[in-house]
Amino acid sequence: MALLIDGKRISAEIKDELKEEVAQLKEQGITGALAVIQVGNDPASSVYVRNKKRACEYIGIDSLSYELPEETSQDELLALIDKLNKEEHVKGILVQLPLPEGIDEDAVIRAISPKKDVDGFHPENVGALMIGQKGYISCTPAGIIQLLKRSDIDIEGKHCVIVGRSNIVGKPMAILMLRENATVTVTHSKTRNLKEICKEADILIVAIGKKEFIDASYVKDGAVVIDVGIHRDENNKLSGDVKFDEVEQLCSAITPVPGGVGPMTIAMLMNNCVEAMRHE
Ligand SMILES: Nc1nc2c(c(=O)[nH]1)N[C@@H](CN(C=O)c1ccc(C(=O)N[C@@H](CCC(=O)O)C(=O)O)cc1)CN2
Ligand SMILES: [Mg+2]
Repeated sequence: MALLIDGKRISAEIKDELKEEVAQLKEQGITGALAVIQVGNDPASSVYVRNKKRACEYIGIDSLSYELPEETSQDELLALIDKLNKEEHVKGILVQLPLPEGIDEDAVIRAISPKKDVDGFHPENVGALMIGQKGYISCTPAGIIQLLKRSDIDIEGKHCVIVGRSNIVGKPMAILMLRENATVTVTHSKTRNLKEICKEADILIVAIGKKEFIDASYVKDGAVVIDVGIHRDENNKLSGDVKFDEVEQLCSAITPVPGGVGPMTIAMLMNNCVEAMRHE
């Protein structure tokens, strides 16, 4: 039987640790707020934003909520970010992605002060990660490292195959796995012989956004499989990029969807917020 990597439990454990840390910071007079900006009302984004605000409340940091209409212009959004960059009590700023069409995501991410970029998306933080310097690390890949470590899964020397090369998951994931001394292969939609390469993975991390794309024929016996995908069907049932029922039969450990990687994204966001509070 494969080990079910329980992201819900591990994220709860991390949030409990952070809650204690925040209480200690408060005793030293250190407080702070996370500003959460959502433009438009994409239903999935609304769920994530709500969960982020709940997590703030749970660990004891203030959250400031900015729910902007779909028609918000880029200039209006940039002006809000500029204002929040200057507010001392605001230690973290996050703009929920994706943004409506017509707003340049890169320009928005660049506008956030790197010191408040708790998502770890600003080029300065991405660059710091690349060369092993301090900075905020993108929450989903950071959460995957925690899932592996807290499940006692060794990374060093393992062949990690990443399927997907996004700026938010695939690319930072590769750097983080390198930092843990894995041997890393990054694959994508143009990769030839994808199946053969995936079959060589000791740790297979799938973030391609294609529902149940990875079936048992892509997975080596005993591999560890991390599923970053989230797909919702017409009955609101969630599934991932991996055919869970098939793959769990032959792998040694696997993350479920829901309850695997997703909750870790929010736990690591909270971790970055606490780091932001400590910086003052
Ligand atoms: N500014 C950001 N935008 C986006 C990020 C991000 O890190 N920062 N990541 C994703 C969405 N995301 C966080 O924002 C996120 C996705 C999924 C989950 C999660 O807990 N999923 C649950 C299922 C919840 C549900 O939909 O019912 C699970 O997998 O168990 C949390 C956060 C894109 N945008
Ligand atoms: Mg995040």
